[in-house]
Amino acid sequence: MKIFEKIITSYNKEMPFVVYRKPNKKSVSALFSTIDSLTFTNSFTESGFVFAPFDNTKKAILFSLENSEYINEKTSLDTLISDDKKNNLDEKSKKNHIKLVDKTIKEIKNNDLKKVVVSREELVALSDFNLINVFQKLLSNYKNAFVYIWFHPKIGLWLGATPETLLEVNNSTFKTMSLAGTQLFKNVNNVVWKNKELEEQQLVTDFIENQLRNISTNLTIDKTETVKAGSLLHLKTKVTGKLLENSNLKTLIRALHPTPAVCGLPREKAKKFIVDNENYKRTYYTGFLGEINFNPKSTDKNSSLFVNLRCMSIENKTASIFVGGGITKDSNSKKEWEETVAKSSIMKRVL
Ligand SMILES: C=C(O[C@H]1C=CC=C(C(=O)O)[C@@H]1O)C(=O)O
Repeated sequence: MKIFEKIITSYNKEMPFVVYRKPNKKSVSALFSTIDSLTFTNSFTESGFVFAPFDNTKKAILFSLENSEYINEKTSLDTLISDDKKNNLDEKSKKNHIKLVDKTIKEIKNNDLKKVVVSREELVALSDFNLINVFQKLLSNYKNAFVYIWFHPKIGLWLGATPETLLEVNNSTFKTMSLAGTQLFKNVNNVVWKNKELEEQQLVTDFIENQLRNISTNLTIDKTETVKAGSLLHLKTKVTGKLLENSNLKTLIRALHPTPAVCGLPREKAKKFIVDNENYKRTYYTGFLGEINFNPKSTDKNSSLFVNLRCMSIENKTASIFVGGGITKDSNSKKEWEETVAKSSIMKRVL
């Protein structure tokens, strides 16, 4: 494929690029930047691809369509991966994460916090890393995810396969989702969910509804369903609506990001707790990424943004995998640790 050759050339030349496949789509798209400076957007009015951090006070990086070569190609590959999960049981990480979750539960019980998503970074040493091979494995094994490689020489190399849509905007209509609650997939889709997970996900749905009420009309909340994401199952509720005339993409992004699926409730308090207590800096994990204001086939201004989950950054032959989970008063710290182990295996399997 031409795209794969161009990825290697751009990466070797240290030129920025992004290559991605939308959920359940057969074609791969890419933007190869013709400039190597860092450019940002705060207005979300340009056309291009954004890569935004968790911290919603910081600007999003923009690869503008104007300064990029856009390519779209059909894929036909099936690179299946073996199921031997190389789980290096790291006792120190386990102790630290359990301690963090216990502290979070205590804080929720003693203060007015309802939910906080806490996370950790897992380092994996890479002996023979092949970017294209890893990307092909992500593409063929996570077909209903948004799969990507994003690179900028001044920021680094990121890869992921996220199950969570932040926003799909088609002119003035939009779609979003409330995604939370996790259990292992054991060959059954029709599973029973415990109250803890149902509540944890309902908090996200209620937040989304509240945030969108004043900036949209025709707000519709679908029935909650169980969805599969790799070896995991989540609870998902689709939300659709129409933007009011004085609202735009930026209004929508500001209203939603970060949702309680990756931050917590109340939002500002949860964010402060995360920044003060997690043992590393999230940077782009739980941020968002995707196309803004373009449609290669028409003059429509479409945007599709995804939450940066099930992702990793690669630097100096080490992968940093980022994983977290929603904590409420009913959480159990050992189970939360196990949930992060299951989530990190989604990236480990392709390395
Ligand atoms: C924060 C993550 O997942 C979120 C999305 C789905 C389910 C989640 C959960 O069950 O806690 C999280 O809210 C992650 O994968 O790192």
